[in-house]
Formats: sequence, C-alpha cells, structure tokens
Amino acid sequence: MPQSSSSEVQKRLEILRYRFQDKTIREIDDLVASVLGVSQGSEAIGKLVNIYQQLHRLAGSAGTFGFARLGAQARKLEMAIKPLADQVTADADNEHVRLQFQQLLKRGFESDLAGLGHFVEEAEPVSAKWHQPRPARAGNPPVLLLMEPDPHLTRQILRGLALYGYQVRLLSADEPRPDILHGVDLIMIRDSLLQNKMARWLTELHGIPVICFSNAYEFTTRYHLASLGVDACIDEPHDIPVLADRVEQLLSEGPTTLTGRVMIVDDDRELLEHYRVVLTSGGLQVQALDDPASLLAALSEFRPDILLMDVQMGPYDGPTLARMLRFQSEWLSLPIIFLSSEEDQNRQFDVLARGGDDFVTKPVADEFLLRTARIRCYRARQLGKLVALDGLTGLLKHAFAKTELNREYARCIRNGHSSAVAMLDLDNFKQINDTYGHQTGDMVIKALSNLLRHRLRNTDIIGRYGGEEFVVVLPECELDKAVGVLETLSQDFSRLAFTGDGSEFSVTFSAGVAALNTYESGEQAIEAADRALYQRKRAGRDGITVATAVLS
Ligand SMILES: Nc1nc2c(ncn2[C@@H]2O[C@H](COP(=O)(O)OP(=O)(O)OP(=O)(O)O)[C@@H](O)[C@H]2O)c(=O)[nH]1
Repeated sequence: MPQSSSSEVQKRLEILRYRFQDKTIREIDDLVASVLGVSQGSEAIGKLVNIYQQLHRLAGSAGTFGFARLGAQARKLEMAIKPLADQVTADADNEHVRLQFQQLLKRGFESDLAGLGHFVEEAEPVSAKWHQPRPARAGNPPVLLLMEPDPHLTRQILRGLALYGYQVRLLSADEPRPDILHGVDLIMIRDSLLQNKMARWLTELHGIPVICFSNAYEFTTRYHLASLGVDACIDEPHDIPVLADRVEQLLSEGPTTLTGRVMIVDDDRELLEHYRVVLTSGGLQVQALDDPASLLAALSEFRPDILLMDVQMGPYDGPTLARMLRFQSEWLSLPIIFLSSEEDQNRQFDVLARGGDDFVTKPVADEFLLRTARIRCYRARQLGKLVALDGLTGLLKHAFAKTELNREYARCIRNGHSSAVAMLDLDNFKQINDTYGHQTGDMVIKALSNLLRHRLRNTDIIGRYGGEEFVVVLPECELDKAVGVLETLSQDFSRLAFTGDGSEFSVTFSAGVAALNTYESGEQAIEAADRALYQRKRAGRDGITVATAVLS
C-alpha cells in the first residue's frame, strides 16, 4: 500500500476541513431558519427532533475537524433542546412542548444558535504529527542485517537464508554505520561484538528485533544480553531452518505487521472521509460506507477485521444494525466499535448490550482513533489466527484452506482468469521421524511452511492440509507458471541442510498441480491435484506432476 507523507496527509485533512467549514455555515443558517419556523408556527413542532439531531452531529464532528469550541457550544445547545425533542418523539402534548420552546427562545437559544457562526472561523491548525509512514514491507523481501566475524559461517547463513527469500546485508564489527539500518527488519549479531561500543549502538535501536548468536548460558550473560535489547539467542546459527524459524517468528510479531482492515459506517460524509484519511495514512486498509443499507453486501465483499460505526445514522440505529449482523454466525465475532457523541454512560452500556464491543466518544482525536483501530485489528487478527491457523506452521488449517480454495474457484470462474492448485507432500517423512526424532521432523515441516510463505505471493493461499501435506492455491497464475514456481521451490527446499543426531541431511517433497479453473468445482480440482501427487510418489518422488483431466 503506498504510504503518504505527513504533509500530504495534512493537505488532505485541510481540504476536508474547508469542506466541513462551508457545509457548517450553511447548516447553521438552516438551523436558525428552522428554529424561527417552529417559533412562528410555519414549521411543525416535530422539526425540533431534526434540530436536535443536527446539533448532536455537529457536537460530535466539529472537534475532529479542529473546531473544539464550536463542538462544545453545539453540545450545550444540543443538551438544551434534547428534553423537548425527547418529548416530541414520545408523542407528548405539543402545546406543552411549544410552551417550553418559547421559554428556551427567551433564554436566547436562537441567538446562541446564530452565534455558532463565529466559532466556525476559529480552528486549530491541522496537524498530522501522529502520522508516521511505516516501512512498506508488503511484497518486498524482509531485509536482515548480519554481523558475524566467522567468514565461513557468514557465507553459510547468507546462502541458507537466501533460499527462504530473505535479503541479507553484511556489516563488519569495526565500522558501525547506523545509516545501514535504513529499511532493516531484523539484526543478527555475534555476542562478542556486543561487548564494546557496538553494545551502546545497539541499545539505541528501537523496534528492530535482534537475534544474538551466543553459546553462553550463564544467567548474568543472558541477563546482560536481554538488557541490551536482544530478543532471541541462538547457539547454532549454522542450523539454517532453526534460524529461519526464529527470524520468521520475530518478524511476525514486529510493528510492520500491525495492520488490518477497517470498515467505517457513518452518514456524515465529511467525517467519514476524515476518518478514512487518518486510518489509511496509518497503514490500515479502509472501506468507508455512508449508506448503512448496503452494510451486509459490503461486509461480505471487504471482510474487515473490525467495524467502526456511528450510533445514529438517519433512519438507522447503529445498535440495531449490530444486532442484525449478529443474526449471521459469520459476523458473530466481528468487533463492532461505536463512534458516538453519546456521553451518558448508561446509554453507552445500553448500546454495548445490544451487540457492540466498545464505545469511542466523539469527537475523537486522530491519533487515538488510529491507535484504537490498530490495536483492535491486531487483537482481532490474533484471535482469528488462533482459530484459522495451524499452531505448528502458522498456515491455514484444513477447513479454512478449503474455504479459501472454494472462494478462489468462484472468483476465477466469475472473472475468467486462470488459477492453479497444488498438493505438496514431504517425501519419506516417516523415516525422518524414525531416524532423527519427532522434534526434528517438526522442524522440517516448519521449514517447508516458512519457505512457502516467503517465496509465494501475499495473495497466494497456503494451508497445512494434513500432517506433512500442504495445499497451495496460486490465483491468477497459468499452469505452466505454477509448475515453474513449484520446481524452483522444490530445488531450493532440497538444498536446505537440516541437522539431526549430529549429522546433516536434506529432504525433498513431491507435488501434484492442477488448473483450478478447468474443473467443475474446487473439490474436483483438489482431488485431481492429489491424484497427480500420488502419481509423482509412484514415479519416484522429488518433483512435480501435472494433473491431466480437464473440463470438456
Ligand atoms: N514430526 C511430525 N511428524 C508428523 C506430523 N504429522 C504427521 N507426521 C508423520 O508423518 C509421517 C507420514 O508418513 P507416511 O504417510 O508413511 O509418508 P512418508 O513416510 O512421507 O512416505 P511418502 O509420502 O510415500 O513419501 C508419519 O510417520 C506421521 O506420523 C507432525 O506434525 N510432526
């Protein structure tokens, strides 16, 4: 996703503020006209409900655009007219309400309303100080910095990690150059290099995970390493699958992965666009919706991690929409966060009881909104992972992989593109378990998973289908291209050196691949890929076989 600079974000927010200013000046004129109309009898008393709703919206949005005093003053007027609007809604005696309205006018309600216009002129400067463009990692290989004095080991690590798709930069111990850190995702360093000035340099690094190569097990040494900011210790870095696994783990916990998909629903278009700019500039994928009636279709299409929703949206009530969403089991666990100017805690709880998860009071500061959305997305994704991802490999579990496969099948049939599906199975794996033990076997499974994750595209679907069997779906990929990708993967995997029982060994895999779009269902395509896999096994393993059956 392209990252905007702070000044670009600031400019976009400024444009939105001008629009808000313009619209608000017109709205204040309308409000004054409505109040006059009701007081002179040319407007029905029911108009008070609209006046209240408009003030409520203004009170909730003005602060976001930098008009804090306008928001506070609108809130005062909103509170003054609310009891009357409530009575109208409850069908109370109109004459009685009219009398109270006249009293309100005597206390200067109309001139206070007209006076809101002054506050539209005084805005705080637009600031995007909270905005920090994040390193764009999506699509680029992670960059690792290596500081290791042993040249032989350095070469071994360089070669091994390159097979996983990592880009490794070297830095020698006697030339600490902080500029080389630009774009680095992780540091690997020998413990002896951490003793002197390098240590001080390292302690200044914030947020970049550090793996230390160290054979020291004493408490004091390890404590010292931890105090220097080291995140992981590895005693045998030449065991590349173990090293790659640790790298993978640390990267998956890093700040660059703090992303997510947010859907926002609000009928106030300027406010909606403001939220969209703020969240998008913070690296989140956002879908903004101003018409709640299209919510269900939009959710199915976009599949957000969280839903941010206004409470009052014209004829629609946010909590009722939340309750309606919960009718469908697929949205039962979708976190719904209400954005509202409702300050009454009892009413907030009432809203939460009707299907919401949290409440953010408007006006909400940009930084707070971004943080809340990021944290919520992170939690939602973590929970989602627990449910959908296999614990050992972090790949999709069988059922979830099948759902994704069927989704891609529907997509390729609808759009007419070619996609491929492959089944992969480790060769003679029982023998590896029997010879080196189950733990080493697990490491081999993890190594293949990591290799697949790094070398395939972000849009490819990878699942652990069974014990040592994997499914891979390559959307928008011709069959011959898929075969090429798998062949390269198969060669690279066979070049990985595993360590078990003090000796080195290598492993191969077999695969069967089929053109997804040429079958009558995703299920049939996967069966064809599976048959091809077993042909490969019978033909001697270690390689790729293409399924032959296609639709007539
Ligand atoms: N270490 C480990 N082993 C597993 C796991 N899941 C399945 N296995 C083992 O994988 C082995 C699969 O053996 P087989 O189905 O006979 O296949 P194979 O030995 O790979 O032989 P071919 O597939 O014909 O090449 C069994 O010994 C399983 O116990 C796992 O999560 N970890």
